[in-house]
Amino acid sequence: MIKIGIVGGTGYTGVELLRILAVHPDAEVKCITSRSEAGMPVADMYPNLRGHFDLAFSEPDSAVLAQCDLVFFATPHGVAMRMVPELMAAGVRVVDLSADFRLKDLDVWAQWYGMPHETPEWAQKAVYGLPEVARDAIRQAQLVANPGCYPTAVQLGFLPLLEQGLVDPSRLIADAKSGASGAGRQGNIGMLHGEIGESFKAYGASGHRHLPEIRQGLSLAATGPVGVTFVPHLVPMIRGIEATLYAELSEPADFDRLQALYEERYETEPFVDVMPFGSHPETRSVRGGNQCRMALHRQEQSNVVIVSSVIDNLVKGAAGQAVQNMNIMFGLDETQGLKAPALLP
Ligand SMILES: NC(=O)C1=CN([C@@H]2O[C@H](COP(=O)(O)OP(=O)(O)OC[C@H]3O[C@@H](n4cnc5c(N)ncnc54)[C@H](OP(=O)(O)O)[C@@H]3O)[C@@H](O)[C@H]2O)C=CC1
Ligand SMILES: CC(=O)N[C@@H](CCC(=O)OP(=O)(O)O)C(=O)O
Repeated sequence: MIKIGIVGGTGYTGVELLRILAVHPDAEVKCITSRSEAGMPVADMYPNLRGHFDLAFSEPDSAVLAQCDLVFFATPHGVAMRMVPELMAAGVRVVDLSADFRLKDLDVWAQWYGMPHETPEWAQKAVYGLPEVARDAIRQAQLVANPGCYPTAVQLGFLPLLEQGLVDPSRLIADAKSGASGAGRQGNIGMLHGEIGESFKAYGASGHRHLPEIRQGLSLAATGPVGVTFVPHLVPMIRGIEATLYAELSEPADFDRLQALYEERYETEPFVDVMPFGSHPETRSVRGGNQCRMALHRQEQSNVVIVSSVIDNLVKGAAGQAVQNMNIMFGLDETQGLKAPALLP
């Protein structure tokens, strides 16, 4: 059994980790932290977990976490970077769900996250944990930076086109929409039902912290600089991200070939589903599941490839991908604990 610690257990990604790990045959949660709820039994706070965990939240304590085999950080930005060095020294493996170790350019990181990076050496050593790109490196990694939710949906949708150099990399567009759980569980007037229900808006249109992360991943795929316009939107639902992606073909291409390219690229990927050409993947088809579903489209007389990509932001966009990374790191079946299909309706 892999001994698991979770730092930040009262947030949405923390409870999603617990939901997935509750039925994972090879993992046992030993420690789950919350400063505000220390002492409270997990099942009192989250009744869906009654009968699954006989565990109470505790204050974060590095000495206790150091006894685990793997620690997940489900904390706001800036927490993991301060606690990770001690865990690394103790030989613990870490999957960080925050953005602390996702970017390699730490000036860019500081600009977007509003503080200097405190452990630059670990930011360089961390492996960016998108399994569809970095499976071999993840296997060996002591520290995995779990990708952001929007970056997961956007990168998976664009990758085959960029890897094959089929599109103009300077004119990519990602028009993405997220449910409200993407903003976490902290009290925030702007996220009240009365504020976001019956309404729909773009935000961060002049720049969002996921833009440099998306750019970093796509430029590796394209082996050169990319230009991306990324606009996130908040939609009045709880879970789910839909990203509609646009890329201009460099030369005319046969769309049957493009469909075949996507199917081949993801043929062996357990969590990427390329749907038939012209399908419209729905967020509810991935709700609670670790899949990314996508479909290609073309409009008449156009040389633009349109890709619609959907994930559950809390699963493939966070906790599910984190457990997928754990499975890879520990040499387990990658789908362990993640086999359940999505909830529909
Ligand atoms: N929500 C989503 O869809 C996604 C979120 N993420 C990222 O995952 C991380 C967690 O997100 P989410 O679950 O939504 O966040 P929440 O705001 O819902 O929860 C944050 C958790 O961290 C704990 N925490 C806060 N500050 C500290 C601290 N200084 N030290 C230790 N623990 C702390 C909180 O508990 P307490 O204050 O009681 O200690 C709480 O349990 C974030 O970095 C987020 O950006 C990534 C992908 C998707
Ligand atoms: C709807 C909403 O507010 N979404 C969040 C992104 C989700 C998230 O937590 O971002 P990470 O994956 O980088 O941690 C936002 O726009 O900041």
